[in-house]
Amino acid sequence: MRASLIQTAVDPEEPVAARRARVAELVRAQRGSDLVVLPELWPVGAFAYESFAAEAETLDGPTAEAMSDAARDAGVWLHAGSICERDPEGPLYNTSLVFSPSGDLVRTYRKIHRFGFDKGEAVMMSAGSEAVTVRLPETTLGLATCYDLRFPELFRALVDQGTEVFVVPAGWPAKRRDHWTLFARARAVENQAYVLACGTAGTHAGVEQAGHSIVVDPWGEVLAEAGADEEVLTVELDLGRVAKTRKDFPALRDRVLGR
Ligand SMILES: O=C(O)CCC(=O)C(=O)O
Repeated sequence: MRASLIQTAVDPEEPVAARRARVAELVRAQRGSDLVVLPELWPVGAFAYESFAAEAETLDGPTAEAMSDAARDAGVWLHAGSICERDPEGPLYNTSLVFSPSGDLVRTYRKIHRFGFDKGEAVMMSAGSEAVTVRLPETTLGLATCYDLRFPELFRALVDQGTEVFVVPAGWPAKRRDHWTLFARARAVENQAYVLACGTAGTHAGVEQAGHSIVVDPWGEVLAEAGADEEVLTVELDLGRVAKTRKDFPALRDRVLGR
């Protein structure tokens, strides 16, 4: 399976509508990939708290519409990163969108662990409550978002639902880049699964982004890693490696707690 991660630059000088159109073209340019991944909250910026309410969208809003068209035009599965979703009842969620190659919105995932402690996303957005997987013809994806990386129990729950490939959009700050790389590799090793972790580039709301999107295989080897700027990472995943790693080194079988 060929996967492309689009490490999108989030520049406050670029209007959201212009970024949406630009990213849609980047998605179209990935024709030939099976799966395309975008980062967390790339339309508005993960730290642009003051814009969350104004830029919030519904699941049939402008980002969903543009990404549906782009997925269909490119003929790819598209994890379109996340948007600031306004639920019809009022609350906001940090919601990931997954489209099929025919442009249908097949799954959404509302971020469970909100970042910011007593401010920002943690107080402005509501928390999701459901661990979400997506069945593709070739494999099963498990969805997590940014700060979720610090909560291994979510990843274990996703493994129990059949995940072979974790997809993790993020807007991870540069000052904790070491944690990002460490967690991506740890979640891959402990769950014997691929990790596709796609971050943003640039600086918005005064927060420099780490970039360094990363693809890790089920043995913890880094298959590809981006730099700090906007970049597309394309990798071939040998999906048979998941079952082989789990068979050759059957640590998951020895779980005692939480089964
Ligand atoms: O956990 C971290 O260090 C970063 C998390 C984050 O930036 C987020 O979830 O938006």
